[in-house]
Amino acid sequence: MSQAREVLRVDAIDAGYGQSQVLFGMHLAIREGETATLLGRNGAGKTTTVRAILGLTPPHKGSIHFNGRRVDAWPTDRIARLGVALVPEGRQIFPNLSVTENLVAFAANRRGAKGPWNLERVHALFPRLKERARNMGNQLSGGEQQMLAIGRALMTNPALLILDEVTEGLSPLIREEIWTCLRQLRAEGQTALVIDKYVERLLSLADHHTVVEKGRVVWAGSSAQLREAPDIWRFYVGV
Ligand SMILES: Nc1ncnc2c1ncn2[C@@H]1O[C@H](COP(=O)(O)OP(=O)(O)OP(=O)(O)O)[C@@H](O)[C@H]1O
Repeated sequence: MSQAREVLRVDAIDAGYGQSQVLFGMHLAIREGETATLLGRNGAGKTTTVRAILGLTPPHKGSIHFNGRRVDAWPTDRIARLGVALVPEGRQIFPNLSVTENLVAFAANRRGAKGPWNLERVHALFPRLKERARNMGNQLSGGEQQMLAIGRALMTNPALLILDEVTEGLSPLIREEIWTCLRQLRAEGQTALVIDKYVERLLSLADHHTVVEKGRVVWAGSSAQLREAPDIWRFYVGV
């Protein structure tokens, strides 16, 4: 894995909202095919980091490179076109489009990925979406909406898939389906950044973890290292 090229490098960024600074020298790097996590308590700055990566809250210091290109001064649409797909908190699917319409609305393969995502592959990953193909977005359960949001992001064939608290508010059973999906995506070589509070689950799902507290990295390491440092995750993640 250490030979793989770097997809994302966030280097010493400061960012915030108006006068309020949230990130202080935030940094992380993700290599191709890796699943990385951002961990930390509520308000630690995880979503702000994601917003900075996407150019929604541009950093005022530091740099962000995506596949070797410096992108931190780029507008969001240009960054997205490089292949960054976000599944945000709160799903945000189209309620008045059918499941299939939601999936095909953003289908794209700008990077010319081999074996690109299509309806068939998304249906194989989430069989429920096949059963629900003709249902409207607003007729889906919370878990199905979340699967649809992930499926829709995959249909853009992203170089980096970012999942921000996608299991929030889901039942344990549905959460398990999401973890299974993440495991499968990792096995297929999808590069991903996952933000979630179920650290114990993420230990077996992710390669690398970055723990954030008050906008700063307080710990970073592999799953094996994090497993050996339960105090870190108990303290910083509050579980
Ligand atoms: N749009 C905004 N305007 C002003 N302050 C904000 C905004 N969004 C977030 N903040 C503040 O920035 C800090 C970091 O928030 P952020 O959402 O990045 O944290 P987080 O780690 O993702 O936590 P959570 O799980 O609660 O979303 C918090 O103090 C929050 O109140």
